[in-house]
Amino acid sequence: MTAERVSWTIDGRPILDDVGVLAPAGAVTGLLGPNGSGKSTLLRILAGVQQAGHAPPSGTATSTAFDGVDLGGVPRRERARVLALVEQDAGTDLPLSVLDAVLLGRIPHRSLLAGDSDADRAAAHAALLAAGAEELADRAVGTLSGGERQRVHMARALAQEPRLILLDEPTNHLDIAAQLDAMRVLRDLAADGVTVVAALHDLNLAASTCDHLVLLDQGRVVAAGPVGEVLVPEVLEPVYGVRVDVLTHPRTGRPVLSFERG
Ligand SMILES: Nc1ncnc2c1ncn2[C@@H]1O[C@H](COP(=O)(O)OP(=O)(O)OP(=O)(O)O)[C@@H](O)[C@H]1O
Repeated sequence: MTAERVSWTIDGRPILDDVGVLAPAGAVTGLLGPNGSGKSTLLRILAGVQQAGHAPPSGTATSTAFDGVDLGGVPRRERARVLALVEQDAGTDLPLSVLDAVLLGRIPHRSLLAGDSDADRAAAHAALLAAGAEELADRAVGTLSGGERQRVHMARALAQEPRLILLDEPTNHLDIAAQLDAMRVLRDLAADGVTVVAALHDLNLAASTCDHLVLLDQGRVVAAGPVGEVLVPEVLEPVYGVRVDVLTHPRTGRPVLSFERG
């Protein structure tokens, strides 16, 4: 997936300024950056979800392409067959069971008048299993804890069987075991050729899981590349305003970061 020249202003304030992103297929790309750096906004623009009244400044030529196709020009339903967005804290007031919520992910794949097929239900159950939420299938979504709800949102996106999945802080409500399980799901998707882009705050989770990183600061890309090139003190310290030490994990060889307030 590539995005070029993504700019966005709100009330004249630049939120994203000429951002370019390359997210390789079959890889997990981590989208990093401090609070307010523009990660959620970028994911929503990449997914084609835009809030009314927040127009990009004139004169910019934003383009987002996946598999050589300009996603901006693809009708919504068709786009939903290609990409899934897992938003941060996406609540729902709908009185839905978890299984029905996950079955919503199948809608782009069936004809408009058709109900759920056996194949749809099988895909929904497989997605619930992969997201560690199968025991929640009959619960009402509104009664779930934050972490349970997050697993259900992941399951809904998996049921969509996307080739591009965009996730906003997919682990923020999860306990440590569930965080690792969620990142394993993303790795498995990437191994199947899916393009995965996840906004993450936990730099160590990014270090242990991602192949490729994009670091935003104040709406601009300040670094992008392999994990070992981005997660280095000279890149991170000016952005986060903390002292960073980088160690090497004894088994995986991946970076392990330690932070101190300078
Ligand atoms: N609807 C809005 N109205 C005004 N400002 C907004 C709106 N949506 C986002 N912003 C501002 O845009 C900037 C980027 O927000 P965004 O949510 O994209 O950042 P983020 O990197 O995802 O942050 P966080 O890590 O805190 O979730 C922030 O300064 C935010 O306050």
